[in-house]
Parts: sequence; structure tokens; C-alpha cells
Amino acid sequence: MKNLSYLNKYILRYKWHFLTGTLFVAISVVFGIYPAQYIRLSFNEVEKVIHLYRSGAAVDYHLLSNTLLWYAIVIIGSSILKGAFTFFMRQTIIVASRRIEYDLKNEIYQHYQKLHLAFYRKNSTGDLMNRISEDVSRVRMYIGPAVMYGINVLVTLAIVIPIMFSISAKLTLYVLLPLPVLSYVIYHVSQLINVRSEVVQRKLSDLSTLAQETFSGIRVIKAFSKENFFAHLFAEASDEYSRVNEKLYKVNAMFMPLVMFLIGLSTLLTVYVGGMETLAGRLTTGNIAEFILYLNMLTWPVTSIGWVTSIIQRAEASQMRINEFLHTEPEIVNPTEKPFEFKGKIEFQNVTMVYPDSGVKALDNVSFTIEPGTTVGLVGKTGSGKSTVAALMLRQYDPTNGRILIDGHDLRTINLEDYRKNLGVVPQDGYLFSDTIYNNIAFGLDHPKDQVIYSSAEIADLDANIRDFPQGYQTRVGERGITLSGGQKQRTALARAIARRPMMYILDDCLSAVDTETEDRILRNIRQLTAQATTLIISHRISSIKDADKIIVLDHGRVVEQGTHQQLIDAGGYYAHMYQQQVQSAAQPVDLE
Ligand SMILES: Nc1ncnc2c1ncn2[C@@H]1O[C@H](COP(=O)(O)OP(=O)(O)OP(=O)(O)O)[C@@H](O)[C@H]1O
Repeated sequence: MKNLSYLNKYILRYKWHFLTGTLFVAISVVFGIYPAQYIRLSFNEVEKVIHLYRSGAAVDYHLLSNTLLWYAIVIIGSSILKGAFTFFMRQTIIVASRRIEYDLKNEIYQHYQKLHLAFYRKNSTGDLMNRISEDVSRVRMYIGPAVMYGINVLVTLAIVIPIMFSISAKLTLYVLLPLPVLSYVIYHVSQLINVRSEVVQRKLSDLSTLAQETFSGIRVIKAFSKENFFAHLFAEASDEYSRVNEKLYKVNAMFMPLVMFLIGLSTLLTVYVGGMETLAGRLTTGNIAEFILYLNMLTWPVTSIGWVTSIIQRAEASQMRINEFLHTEPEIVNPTEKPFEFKGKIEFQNVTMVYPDSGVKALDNVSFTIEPGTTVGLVGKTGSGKSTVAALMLRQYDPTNGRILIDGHDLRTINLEDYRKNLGVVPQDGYLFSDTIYNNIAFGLDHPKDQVIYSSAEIADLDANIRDFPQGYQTRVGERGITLSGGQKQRTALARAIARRPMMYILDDCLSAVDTETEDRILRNIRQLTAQATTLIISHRISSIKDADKIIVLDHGRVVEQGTHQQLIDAGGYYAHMYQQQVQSAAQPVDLE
């Protein structure tokens, strides 16, 4: 219960729901008692009349039928009221549990949003999804049904058992004897059902993951003629799923017969012991009928003790997993609310970056300066640390050593939101949302205007392409939408950054799928748009950065050279060699043999 105590704040928030719910439970139990008592009275009335008849005395049948009719009305009326209050009980407690489920999901989701990128690398998407859906559902079972039936058990036992004892302590003890056994058995069967359901759930999720992978990778599967292989994998996974499902059905099938057997045993004991007591003159036949009804009232609550216990155990395990995420502190938080106006100067001072999860040293003692309004090229071979520079500039990670100054202030001390608002970032993999092209370009804007969206697409050399689509800017991309070409995707991601009219562009190899001519045109367009904007172009293609005011050359995480294209060519070092290689391979005739 230690982990579940986290939910107390929510239970307190909805305390009135729970308090009125408890009251409704009590009222419904009280109304459940009347039918039992009036059944006893009816039996006693009929027994009295039988005695009178046998003794030859006059019998007032009219009075008897009136009395029985009146009892019947009370029995039906209280049953209806019991039903009504059970309905109110569900409306309060179950509704509160649904609201708590909603609040908890939102809390987890908002917390996810605050967490740093390393957290997302450590935990799989499936795990994140499971905690917000599966685990929260299990926790809801505790707040809703478990609390409701828990209250029901307590109230029913507290009201019914004293009444039973007041009639016959002996009969009560005999009748209650099988009930703890019932509860214990239900607990074990429920545990078994839970364990097997979890296995079924896991197999189902394996099956869905396989199906999802197949659909996402269908092009590769077809290209490699692997359809039969995947069909075979799917059949195997399906067989496994139905095998574990059969095992679950077996325990499920045991559940009801077991309950019925134990309830039957209790009823048998009531009739037998009650009959003996009636013969001894200590009870009436009405009492036996009354006891059978009390027994019916107790059966479900006592059964539910086992069920509720197993729900609580599962909820505890789920809440533990949820708490583990909720207690993960975001490593990068906005340090201040003080407004920050970014002018465009960035300075890396002896920056070293070792990724905490992989231990890879991506940058080693890197120093450089980017002056406001200039265009800087960052070039290097694959894996040399270029994207890491961009990630550090965005403060997606903090450097292991050294510091990054933004207009002279340490990046760790400035208002992150204000700073990031001024950046137009186009990552290597410019993710697009399953939405219209228009909305994808407008993503970073609070109040998008058509003119800004269209002009941004024009600057990214995309407008003509979009207008060729039958639905133009309203064309949907991604799932259930059209498939954009690699270059179109990259240019849409670029238009999204341009639409913000940022102070600084960080273009991380984002035009690799676009031909060099178009790339030149786009970069010229950006320069024309904002002369004051600072631009960092990351590329392994020298043609993309050769016109930059400054070029920084990275190799194995170290800055090996800095200067303009001409200076670096003249120096005849690493850059000049790289340039030579790229020029040669571009000029190489393609061997068609
Ligand atoms: N999030 C991360 N966690 C752990 N290691 C990482 C992470 N990102 C990059 N690395 C590692 O850091 C090194 C530098 O990677 P980085 O992406 O910065 O290189 P790059 O120059 O941008 O390469 P490319 O041109 O192929 O994109 C690589 O060895 C990479 O495996």
C-alpha cells in the first residue's frame, strides 16, 4: 500500500464523491435487509394460519392475503430502493475513479513532456505507453471497484452479521463457516487469472508489435520478397497467443463452479442446521428463509474480499511503476523566468560531451565562436560530433565539461523558453506530424497567418510542389495521408523553422536529400530573408557550407581547423583533403558495366 498512498491526494480531491458513495452503500445494504425480514414475517404468518387451520379454528383468509400483499409491497419497494442506491453508489465512486484516472493520465503525460531526451532513449515507447494506459487502468480498478466493494464488504458485514447473531449464534457460525474458504479460494483463482491474463496481454502485444512492424516496413519486406517469412512469423505468434489464451479459459472456467459449490454448501448447512433448530423449537421456518437471504447478501461481499485483495496487489505493482517515472526528475529545467532577448552570439568554451547512457565521448574540448548575423558551417565525417553540437546548443543535454555562452551568459542560467523560441531548428530527421502540410509548417506559431506559411514554403522552395497536390496546403501527410519524397519532407521541416522567423537557424544536415542547386537557392533565400539572422549549417557535404563566413571542421569530436573556405583550402590540411575527395568523387564517371 506504500505506493498506492500516492493516490491519496486524488482521493482527497474527490472526497465528497467517496463520502456520499459510502453513505449510499450503507443505505443500499439497509434496504437489502428488509426483504429478508419480511420474508421471515410472511413465512411466520402462513405457518400461524396453517396451525389455526389444523386446530380447526376460524381462519381470516382476507386478513392473511392483505398482510401478505402489504409484505410483498415492502419487499418489492425496498428491492427497488436498494437498486436505486446501488446505482447512486456507482455514480459517485466509479465516476470519481474515472476522473482520477483522467487526472492521473494527464499528470503522467505532462511529466513525460518535461523529461529530458536521455530518459526517452532509456525507455521504450511501449513502456511509456503501457504506464499511461495499462498501469493507470489497473490503478483505477483499485480506486473504483476495489474501494467500492471494500466499503460494501465492511458495511454489509457490520450490519448483517449482528442481525444474524441476534437470531441464532449457532446457525450464524455454521453458515459463515465456508465463506472464509470461499474468499481464500477466490483470491488464489484471481491471482492465477491475473498471472495468465498478463501472459496473454504480453503475447497480444508481441503480436501487435509484429503486425505494426510488418505494416511499417512493408516496402522493405516486399522488396526482399520476405512476405512468406513474415506470414510464418505471424502464424507462430498467433498460435502462441491462442495457446496461452486456452490456459486462461481453463482457470476462468473453474471460477464460477467453485463459487457455486461453496455457496451451495453454505445454503445446505443453513437448511440442515436451521431445520434441526426448528425441530428443537428454537427457530421458525421463517428464520431459515431469512438466513438464506442473508447468506445471499453476504456471498458476493465475502467473495469480493479475495478479488479486491488481488486487485489491490496488482494496483500496487502498477503504481510502483508509475511512481518510478513520476519521481524521475527532469535533468534540464528552465532555471529562470527572467525574460531573455537573444542577439545571436554563441560561444563554446572547452566543451566536452560524454553521453551518459552510452559513455561515448562525442565532443572533446571543443571551442569556437559564432558571431551574430554570420553564417557558420560545421563540417566533418559521419560520427564526428556535428549533431551533438546542435543538441548542446538547444540545451537538450548539458556538456560534461566546459561551458556554452549565449550572448555572454552561461546557457544553464538563461530563460530556456525565451531562448528556444528564437531558434529555427531543422533536425536531421525532420519529423512531420500526421496532419496537413499547412499545420505542419504552422507548428511553431501561436497565431499562424496564411501569408507567413506560404512565403515560408516559397523560401524552402516547396510552394510549387505543394500547389501541385490536389488539396494543396490541406494535403495530409503521414499515416492515412500522402507520402512525401525525402526532399519534400526535408523542405517541409525547413519551412516549419522559417515560419518562426528565428534569430538563429540550426540546419542539421537537413538538405541532404535535395540537389546542390536547389540547396544553394534555398540558402540564398534564407540569407535574403533575414540579414540579421545567424545561421549554423551542419553538413558533411562541403558544397553546402563553402560560402559560409566561417567553417569549423570537426574530426573525432575535436575541432581540427577553422576559417573561410579559401583559407582552409590554402592551408592544405584536413579540409582541403576532404574537399579534394568530394570534388573527385562528384567528377567520377559512373561505371555502368
Ligand atoms: N543521444 C545519444 N546517446 C548516446 N550516444 C550518442 C547520442 N547521439 C550521438 N551519439 C554518439 O555520439 C557520436 C557523435 O554523434 P553525432 O550524431 O554527433 O555525429 P554526427 O557528426 O552528427 O554524425 P552524422 O553526420 O552521421 O549525423 C557517435 O558516436 C554517436 O554514436
